[in-house]
Amino acid sequence: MAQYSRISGSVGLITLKNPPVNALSAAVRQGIVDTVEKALCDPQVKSVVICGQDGVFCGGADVKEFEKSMSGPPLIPMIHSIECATKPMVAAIEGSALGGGLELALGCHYRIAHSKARLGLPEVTLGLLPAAGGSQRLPRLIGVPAALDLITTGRHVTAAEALQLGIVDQVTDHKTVDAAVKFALSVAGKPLDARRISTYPCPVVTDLDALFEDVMQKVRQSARGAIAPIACVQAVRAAATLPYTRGMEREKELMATLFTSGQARALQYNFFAQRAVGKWRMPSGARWDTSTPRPVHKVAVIGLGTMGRGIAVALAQAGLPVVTVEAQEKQLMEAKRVMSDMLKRGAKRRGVAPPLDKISYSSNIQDLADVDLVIEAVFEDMDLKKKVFLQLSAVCKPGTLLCTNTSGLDVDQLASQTRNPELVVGMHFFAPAHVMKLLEVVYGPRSSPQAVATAMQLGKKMGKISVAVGNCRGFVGNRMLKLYTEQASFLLEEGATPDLVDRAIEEFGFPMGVFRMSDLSGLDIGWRVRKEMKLAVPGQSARIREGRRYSPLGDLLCEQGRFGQKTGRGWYRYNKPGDRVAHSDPWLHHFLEEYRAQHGLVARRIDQQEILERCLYPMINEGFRILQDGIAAGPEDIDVIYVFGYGWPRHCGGPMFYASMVGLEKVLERLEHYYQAHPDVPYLQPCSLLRRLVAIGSPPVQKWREVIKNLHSQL
Ligand SMILES: CCC/C=C/C(=O)SCCNC(=O)CCNC(=O)[C@H](O)C(C)(C)COP(=O)([O-])OP(=O)([O-])OC[C@H]1O[C@@H](n2cnc3c(N)ncnc32)[C@H](O)[C@@H]1OP(=O)([O-])[O-]
Repeated sequence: MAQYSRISGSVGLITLKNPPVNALSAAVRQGIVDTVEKALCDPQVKSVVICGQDGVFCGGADVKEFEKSMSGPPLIPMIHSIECATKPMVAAIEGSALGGGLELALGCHYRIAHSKARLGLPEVTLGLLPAAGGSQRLPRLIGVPAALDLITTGRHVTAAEALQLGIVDQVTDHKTVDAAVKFALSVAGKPLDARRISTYPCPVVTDLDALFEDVMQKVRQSARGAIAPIACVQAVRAAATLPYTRGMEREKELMATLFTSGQARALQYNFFAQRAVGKWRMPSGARWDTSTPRPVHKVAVIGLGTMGRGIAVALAQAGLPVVTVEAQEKQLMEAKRVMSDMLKRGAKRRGVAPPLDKISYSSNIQDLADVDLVIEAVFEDMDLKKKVFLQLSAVCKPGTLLCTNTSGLDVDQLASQTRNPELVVGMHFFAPAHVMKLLEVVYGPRSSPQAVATAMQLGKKMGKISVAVGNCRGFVGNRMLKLYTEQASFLLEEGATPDLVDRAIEEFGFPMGVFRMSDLSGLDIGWRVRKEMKLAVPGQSARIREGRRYSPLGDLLCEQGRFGQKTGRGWYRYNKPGDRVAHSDPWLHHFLEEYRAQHGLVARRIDQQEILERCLYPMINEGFRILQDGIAAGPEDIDVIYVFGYGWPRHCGGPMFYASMVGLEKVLERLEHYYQAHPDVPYLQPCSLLRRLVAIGSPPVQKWREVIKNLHSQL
């Protein structure tokens, strides 16, 4: 809807009304068409201001409408008629002007923004392009290079940057609508020909071909198979080379391809999935909207290794006072130096003062007596963590929330060391913790809803996408990842090479293949865990352990001191320890040949399809088990974890969405096939939830929660 009124005698005020973000639904578009007509027909009105209610200009097209057949007035002619209006049209931008919202503002003759407003064309992140004239107007307004940057990345700019770029005409710290009305009064009656962006020639670029070639190359590299960024470049090229009307035709043509693509569906699903995970629920019935978080004014981080440092920096950057505790004096001093540098670098990037005074450093655990929440980030060792929790339980004031940063240890075992197990949750950060967006908040059987709500809220404050998950070995992310890495090793035994497997995975869209990633994080980490579990036994190369197939390849490399990048040797060869460029290693290929010969394995040709199916489908199958076990509340949780924590290509939605795109029947059939071929790998056996979904006709991923709920209620 849009509301019309007349203020200050001669200014027509149009207010978009569609909470929470005033998205351009059919009703809003109709409202705009009607109210613009009213304002233009009103002889008292000399100029018009368009604003949004409740401090938000407009969040763009209503993404929920994309799945339905379009009704209501289309955006392009609506914006065109605003631009053609004979009375000055002024956009009063508060909050956000994004996508179609900014395109609407670009159709206006003037734009006034509040200093806290954010503007952008984020369509590319939804698998689309700014197809309501944005790809044609923005380059004409701010030039091709700046428009390419904004349109291909979808990044939001501040009002200050928008002013600098020339997107807005004025920025105000006061009431935006008042400023816009004052402005509208000042421009009433002035000629408008020079204010219609579509009539501007596109600013000339010297060596246009070289610019576009360069941008296209960069976009192809970073897009990793995503088609929307490429279409965005093509649309801007049309703006730079064609008259406006022909450019608009090209924009429409490109949009038609994107709009119906699987990638757009995946990205839009992911947009809503990111919001769905905030509405967490626990199997007990506790939920986000019925659980009140405890206030957190002061936080502590104990253990200043790589993870602890990143967590403390992220907390300080979120404005929270942090007490850090590290028992070893030397490590404490080193951490202080490194963290100060991290804070300074981050502040420089964001153009703010470094929050150095937010962090205090101590080697005495007694200093944690008055904090509201502790994040324990000591070495990943259960006995050590238990000892720390016992101490924390004695030192901290009653009611302090105790969180463990662990990538997979049993949160409930740690809780049992404390007086108040209901105040214990896991907070699984991803390295580097001040950069990575994902946080798994792990609740044990005794964690209270309030503790979960507090950790989720803290994650949000730190700018993380937090997902609440149940307690099991590896939680969601690492539980699934284990099968992926194991299958990759099996493929090496059967004839593949690390290069071959990684190429297939990277072509699928992961930023890094499984072996390159293993070299980066260090092979010794998994080796230590396997040794603790008595799975890896030095000197042993048996391929069946604990009654199932086991690949000792990683262990054998570790026994040779090949820990990955840090030792200059791993699955690949590096020019020197610490180097990042992986080279194919003839030594490793020879080692694999010898290994196969020793075990009587005959190498066979393995194609890309098999690599993807073998690495991804077992993970997906485990995802179904996780849903069935109630460890994750819905497929969205798993998909968000994989996209934001493990580099799953966002344009493929996440593993569970991908499974629905491939077809559950096909996933089931391939798993059955691989299980038959490898009966000594029990997890290849298709999960009963997957079978159930296929049996009821493979409903879309958005319907799985219902099926899972029914399944649980039958148990
Ligand atoms: C021809 C086509 C050309 C144009 C294409 C486009 O414009 S494409 C669009 C280009 N635009 C974009 O890509 C902008 C997308 N939006 C955003 O980036 C952010 O929402 C925000 C910055 C506007 C507000 O952030 P915030 O943290 O304050 O709030 P929040 O993020 O938590 O959202 C609150 C609620 O609003 C919902 N919702 C939000 N936007 C839309 C929408 N467009 N539609 C529908 N719904 C939308 C959201 O799902 C959530 O619903 P829930 O869970 O409560 O039921």
